Amino acid sequence: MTEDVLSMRGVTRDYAVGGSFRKKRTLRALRGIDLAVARGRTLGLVGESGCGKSTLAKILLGVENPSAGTVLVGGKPIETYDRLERARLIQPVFQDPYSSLNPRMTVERIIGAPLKVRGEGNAASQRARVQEIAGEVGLPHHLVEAYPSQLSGGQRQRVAIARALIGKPEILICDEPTSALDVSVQSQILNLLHRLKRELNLTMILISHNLAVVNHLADEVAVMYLGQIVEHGASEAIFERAHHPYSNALLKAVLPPRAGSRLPELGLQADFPSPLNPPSGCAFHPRCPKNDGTLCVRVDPPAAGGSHVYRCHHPDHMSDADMRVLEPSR
Ligand SMILES: Nc1ncnc2c1ncn2[C@@H]1O[C@H](COP(=O)(O)OP(=O)(O)OP(=O)(O)O)[C@@H](O)[C@H]1O
Repeated sequence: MTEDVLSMRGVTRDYAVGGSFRKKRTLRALRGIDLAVARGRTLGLVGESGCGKSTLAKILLGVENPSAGTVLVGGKPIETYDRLERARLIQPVFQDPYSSLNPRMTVERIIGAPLKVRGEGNAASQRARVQEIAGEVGLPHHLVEAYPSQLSGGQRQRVAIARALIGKPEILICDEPTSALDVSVQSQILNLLHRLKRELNLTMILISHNLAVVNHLADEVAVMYLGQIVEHGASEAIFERAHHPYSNALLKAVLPPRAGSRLPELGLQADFPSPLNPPSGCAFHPRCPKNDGTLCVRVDPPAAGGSHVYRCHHPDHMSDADMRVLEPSR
């Protein structure tokens, strides 16, 4: 049986927004997220800006707490770990290696900081471990003496990855890890993550607007829309036969070469709705080409399917066998 390193059940996150106390409104950024990631797997998390990807990452990193629901890491509720242990278990790699590294510290100090904070080993063993991990991420030896300003974007991202990995985390959260880099360097960093994931049996959450990046790295894909996971399945299943019309709109959109972290125009009928005023029924219905005007408007589709989960009353690309399973429940 595969072990779930991460499991989320009914995770909801509300923010109180607006002016004075009496005028405050609730913005539901995450709406009942159910998700499990097995050891060694990479989960790609995709969706438009504002769908809740960063909020989910912040909950895992302990920057935010869920308003409801449970998060288990290694089978234990996340809040039972103390701050240091939690930081060791779950490490981030951010989009912009220019702002995520302290410009006044050498590469050696940056990479070794997590060991120092936890008091692991002595100065000599920490230095040796820094050299070892720097080698693993492909940083030339002499660069450990350098400062971030003396490095290229790709080298800085390697430093950020080395810092994240030095404490042997259980989960690596990569938030747009290549979108701030030159196109020529992006594939080097992707290949590095691919190799590390294989060699270290890393469990990764990869947040990206770029489906080519997700396709390159992820074993499975979760598609988010307005705080909900509307489809989750193996990468092949999503890329070849996505069931949710929103996933298919994402897949059809062609990403311009220098899109950075922006998602391209999806060619849908309406704009992304406000989470302060979410649509009734299926949250995607105002933009959906399959909106039937009745069921879709009234009923939020429950999660259906087995290993390939989707929330849609009129799923795309269903095989005859899928439809036979579906019919009795309709
Ligand atoms: N601290 C906060 N207070 C109020 N609303 C917030 C807060 N943080 C996030 N939100 C809202 O929650 C929703 C989800 O935001 P989130 O940043 O998670 O989306 P995202 O998918 O990561 O977007 P992006 O790709 O642009 O980073 C948005 O509507 C956002 O405005």
